[in-house]
Amino acid sequence: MSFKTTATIASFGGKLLKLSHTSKTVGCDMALNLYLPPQASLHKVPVLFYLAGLTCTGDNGAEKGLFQSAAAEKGIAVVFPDTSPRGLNIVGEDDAYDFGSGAGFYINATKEPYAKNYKMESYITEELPSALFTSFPSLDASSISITGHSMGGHGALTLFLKHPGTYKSVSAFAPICNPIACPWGKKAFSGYFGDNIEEWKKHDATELVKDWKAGGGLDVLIDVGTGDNFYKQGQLLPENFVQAAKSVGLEEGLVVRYQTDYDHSYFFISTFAKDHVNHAAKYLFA
Ligand SMILES: N[C@@H](CCC(=O)N[C@@H](CSC=O)C(=O)NCC(=O)O)C(=O)O
Repeated sequence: MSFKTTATIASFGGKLLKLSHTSKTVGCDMALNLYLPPQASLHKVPVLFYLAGLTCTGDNGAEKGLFQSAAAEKGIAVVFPDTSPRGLNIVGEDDAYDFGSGAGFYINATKEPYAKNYKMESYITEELPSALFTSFPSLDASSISITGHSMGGHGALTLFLKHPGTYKSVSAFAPICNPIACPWGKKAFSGYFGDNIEEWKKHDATELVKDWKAGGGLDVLIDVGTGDNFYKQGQLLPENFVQAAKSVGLEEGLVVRYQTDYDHSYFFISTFAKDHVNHAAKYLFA
């Protein structure tokens, strides 16, 4: 068993496991949460990955997102990974909330000193699922969806678009939709990739959607709060994503809901968590 279980917590008839394991990809121990719904003790269950935002660990979504109720109802496991490697003693790693620790941006960095360890894209798409499917046989490796919040919404959209066929569906809460055009994204991408804007575009949902070639439409659910200060400050730019999708005729299945007064917090996420689990369920059980 490659995972250490540090806590097992009964939740909505299932179990929330607090896990840790040693990751070769990012070169450190990584903690995460795994929710196993009650159905997991009877048969294989599909899996929803929830990617959290800046400053978060795998605990935020598990403890404040309220995904477990809907996941138990539908019979879906939920994985809540960490948002970056930690404790590597890289210079500058812990200097800011929006870069380094807690801000891995779900990409593989190419610029030193981050290139060796900041490989969250490979960790999330390869090493972590592979380790989970080996250690937890009740998880159905053929049925995976992805969602996320803010930086994690950027992660969900970009990993879905970059890895066609890996995820059955995608949704996002207040995602950073166009990182190459917002302050958070510009800071992170220059630190992880350097100054080449062509490299940045490969990790930007608004750029990637223009090249979506996986066939068929694109059915994406996005929620954004109208009272979200980061939305108002231009960090999220969902309109740019919609415009890009429209430019290639992909607007039909794209649902962007502007939720009156909601902010960027887990009060917003927990209010709409059930809708995102149901969106995933439509595809996971198709
Ligand atoms: N400390 C920062 C704000 C950090 C913040 O709001 N993080 C969000 C995600 S933002 C985008 O990725 C978050 O989810 N925080 C954790 C929580 O439990 O709310 C600042 O001072 O602006």
